[in-house]
Amino acid sequence: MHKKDMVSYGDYQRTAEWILSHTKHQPKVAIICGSGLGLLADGLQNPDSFPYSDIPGFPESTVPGHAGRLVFGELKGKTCVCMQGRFHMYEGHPLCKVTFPVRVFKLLGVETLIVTNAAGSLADSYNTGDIMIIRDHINIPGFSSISPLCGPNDERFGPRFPAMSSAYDKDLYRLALEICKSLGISHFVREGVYCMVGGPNFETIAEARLLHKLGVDAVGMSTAPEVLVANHCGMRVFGLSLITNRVVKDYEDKEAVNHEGVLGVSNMRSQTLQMLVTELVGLMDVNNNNSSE
Ligand SMILES: O=P(O)(O)O[C@H]1O[C@H](CO)[C@@H](O)[C@H]1O
Ligand SMILES: Nc1nc2[nH]cnc2c(=O)[nH]1
Repeated sequence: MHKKDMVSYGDYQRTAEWILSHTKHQPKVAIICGSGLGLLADGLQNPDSFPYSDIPGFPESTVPGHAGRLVFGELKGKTCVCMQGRFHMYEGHPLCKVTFPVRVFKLLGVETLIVTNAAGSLADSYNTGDIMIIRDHINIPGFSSISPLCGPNDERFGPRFPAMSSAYDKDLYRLALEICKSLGISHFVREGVYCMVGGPNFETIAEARLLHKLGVDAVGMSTAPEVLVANHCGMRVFGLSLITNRVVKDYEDKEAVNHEGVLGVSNMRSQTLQMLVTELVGLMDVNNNNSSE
């Protein structure tokens, strides 16, 4: 690992201190908006908003559909911070930069991370527009030590060898399923396994078939690094994938995915996701115990 690709504890602290000196909000919950899902931040009350370019240490967001703003505010009376736009490996960011905000959030006092993403479906039963609650993930870059946890370990954040068998919090998972029932949206809500690939290209047919055989339900180019870092520093995590397209698995199939189509489906469903996330934040216990206050 190159030195320029490393971030020190002091770097996280400097950014956290800058934020604390610019907003009165002290968030307990952080929400990362996937492609085209920035609307999730629009429901925040009494918002304070900062372009990433104004925040010391923050990378730039370069992907259409990722506005590049950090928004603080309240959802159902709970103080949240929302990333309107995330960072991806394929933009050229080292993973310590991709996940930089998560450790900054930890220093701000955040205990719960909600990750959302746009993803293509491998599962035959899924439809475009479905919402998948993430039960677990497969981190393909991690198989070859491309992980934000590689390099010297900082024990102030977490252990050298963190367990990942409960990467997604079961209480929040169950609570979300109940909320989906009460919102009447269960007929397009799935539960499944997300797989991160590096991107930026979408899958070849052979890759799609491989992922399908591996038991992957949805594939995307994000999320796993943020979830690893959040778990490492003791946050609980809840994740949602919006199924924006079907991954083509057949050589005869002429359909081809593109980012504009992904953003179109995200926009179509973002209000429903906003409702679900708002209810979840409203009903969750922000003190990191069980799911009701
Ligand atoms: O994972 P998010 O950021 O939601 O975006 C997904 O959509 C983009 C491709 O259209 C990729 O960035 C992929 O990861
Ligand atoms: N890798 C990958 N990422 C996506 N993001 C949204 N859809 C897709 C997809 O089909 N494949």
